[in-house]
Amino acid sequence: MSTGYLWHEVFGWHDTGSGPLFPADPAIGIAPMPHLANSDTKRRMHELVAVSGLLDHLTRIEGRPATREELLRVHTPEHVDRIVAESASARGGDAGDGFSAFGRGAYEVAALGAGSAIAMTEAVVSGRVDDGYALVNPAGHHAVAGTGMGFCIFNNVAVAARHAQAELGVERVAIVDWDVHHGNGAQAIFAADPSVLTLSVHQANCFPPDSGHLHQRGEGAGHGYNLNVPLPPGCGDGAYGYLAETVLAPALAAFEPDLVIVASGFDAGAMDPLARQMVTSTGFAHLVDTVRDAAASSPQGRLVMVQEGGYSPLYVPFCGLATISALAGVHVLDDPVLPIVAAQGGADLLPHQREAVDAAAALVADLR
Ligand SMILES: O=C(CCC1CCCC1)NO
Ligand SMILES: [Zn+2]
Repeated sequence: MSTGYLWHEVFGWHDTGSGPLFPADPAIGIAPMPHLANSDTKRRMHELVAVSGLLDHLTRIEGRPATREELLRVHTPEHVDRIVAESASARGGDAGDGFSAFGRGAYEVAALGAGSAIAMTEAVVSGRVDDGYALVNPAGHHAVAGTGMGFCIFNNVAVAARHAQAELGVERVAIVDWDVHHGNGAQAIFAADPSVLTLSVHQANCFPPDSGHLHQRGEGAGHGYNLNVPLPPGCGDGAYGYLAETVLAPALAAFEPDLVIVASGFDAGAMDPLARQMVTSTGFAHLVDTVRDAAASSPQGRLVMVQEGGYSPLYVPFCGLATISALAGVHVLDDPVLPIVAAQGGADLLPHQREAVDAAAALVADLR
């Protein structure tokens, strides 16, 4: 078993500015503070992968910038051109929603993120490694064809999926998004396409607003190939373990993908400031075990994981370490925060959480 790993130092340099979340404003009592989505958290995750020794068990995969043509398989020329132009200015710009500031040079960083998702996908599909984790920045899962949003500039996972289909002989791709915010980007990009299953597990109505509903099933030929699992706040390892067993595993078994790409966010974590779930490092590792087993049971199943959100500088590194350890089948370090977050409760599956998961599980039967 060999697990690929991709990180580039420039991902730790992505400038999210002070951003509107939450800019200093003495008049309302906000003192200057780093942006909640600053790049340090992902750099800390990489450093823990290195310092813990896990890196010695992984196969390092080189990233590369996505070409314009590769980006245009998913995004409009207008979007790409706007990012290029704003990224070239000293002031930087915004991904598209006025909420996702970036500094000069962000185009190069974001193109490297999308190209790195491609590079990891190529390494897995070619058999150079059995599976792999691309720790990229910025995230991508909110970006749609014509704009970025929610701190996302290009949809890294969608660009990799389209590349796999166009260049690597992959036909059926499953995108499993367990970032705590709805994977609206893949849902929109692949809405009418039955060759790509898009499955998002997220806190209901967290972000984007009014997005990720159970009834959003895909359009036309793609109907039935989008599956949303909106969850109430307060879900922990019990709820996520239940949905892994009753939604993720059967949906992947029914779809039989040639490639599974996980949009891997850690903001469902128990210490994340941008949502209200309580997943621990153990819970994330269980999700990995589920999708890895599901991918292995598909005839050509392969598994690629691409970083999305996650904002706790303390806990994201340990959730990330547990995730990559589960992928590689190598344990190097216990999570020292686990006793604290586990003691705070939230692990048990509660009736209202079971109901929310069962509502989504009922829709798996339509998959074929
Ligand atoms: O982690 C994210 C970004 C969510 C934030 C974007 C604006 C407020 C919440 N998306 O997956
Ligand atoms: Zn998120």
